[in-house]
Amino acid sequence: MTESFAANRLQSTGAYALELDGVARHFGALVALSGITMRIAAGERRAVLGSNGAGKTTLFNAVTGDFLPTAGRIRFFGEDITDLPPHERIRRGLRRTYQISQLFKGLSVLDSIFLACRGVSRRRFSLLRPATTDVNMVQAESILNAVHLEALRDTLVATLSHGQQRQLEIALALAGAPRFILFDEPAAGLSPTERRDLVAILNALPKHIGYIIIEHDLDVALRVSEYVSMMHNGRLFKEGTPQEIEADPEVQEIYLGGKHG
Ligand SMILES: Nc1ncnc2c1ncn2[C@@H]1O[C@H](COP(=O)(O)OP(=O)(O)OP(=O)(O)O)[C@@H](O)[C@H]1O
Repeated sequence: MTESFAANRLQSTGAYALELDGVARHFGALVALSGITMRIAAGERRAVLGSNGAGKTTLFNAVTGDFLPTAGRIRFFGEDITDLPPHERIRRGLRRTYQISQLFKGLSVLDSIFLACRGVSRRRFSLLRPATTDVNMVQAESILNAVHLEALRDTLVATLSHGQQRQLEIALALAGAPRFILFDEPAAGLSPTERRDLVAILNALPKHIGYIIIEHDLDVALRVSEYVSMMHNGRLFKEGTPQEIEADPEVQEIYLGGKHG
C-alpha cells in the first residue's frame, strides 16, 4: 500500500465530489457504520468492497439521505448535505442505483428513461406529448446508446432479461445532470458476457461523472475503479489502488479463499 498516496489524497485541497468525516450509523445497539472518513475527488471512480453486513449499503444510505447518519458530516462538492432530504441531493447531481430493481415493469425502455429525465428536469409537470426534439427525449436517446439498449428502445421493461434491467437502472441514474453516482452491486446476477458489457458501459461514462461502486465481483470492481476502499464491521480497514488490493493477501483470503495465484 502506498501510504504517501493515501495521505496526499486526504490532504489535497482540490475539489472533492464527496467528503465524509467521522460518519456513523447505529441501529439501536448495532453499529452499522463507525468513524468513516473518506475523500473522493470529482470524477473519481471508487470501489467499496466488503463482506455481507460490512456496512456498504448503510454508507450509501447515509450519502443519499435515505437514512441520516447518527454522527459525522457529509459534503458534496464542498456543500454540507448531511441534513438535506434525498430529493435535494438529487437536485445537486447525486444519483444511486439499488440492489433490488426499482423499475416500472409496464413502461417501455425509452419511456422509462424519458420519464426519469423529465422527473429531474424543471419542466417535469408538462402533460404535453414529448416531441422528438424535446430536450428530455434527446437526452433519453443519448442515454439509451450509452447503456447499450438502443435495440430494445420500445421493449416493455417486464420482458427484459435481468441483465438488461440492470443496464436500464444505470440509464435511469444518468438522467438529468448527474455529477456522482452510487452503484449498488450492478453486476449481481449478470452472466459473464453481461459483466463484460457492464464494465464497458461504466468505463465509457463521461469522465466528469464520478462514482462509488459496491460490488461483490472483485474482477468487475477492480476493472472499473481507480481506488478501492475495503470495509469490515462498519469500518474502513484497507484502501489502495486496484493493483494493491488485488495483490493483498488478506483480500485474496476474503474474496478468493486464499486460492488466488
Ligand atoms: N434498517 C436497518 N435496521 C437495522 N439494522 C440494519 C438496517 N440496515 C442495515 N442494518 C444492519 O447494518 C449492518 C450493515 O448492513 P449493510 O446492509 O449496510 O451491509 P452491506 O455491507 O451492504 O451488506 P450486503 O453486502 O449483504 O448488502 C448489518 O448488520 C445490517 O443487518
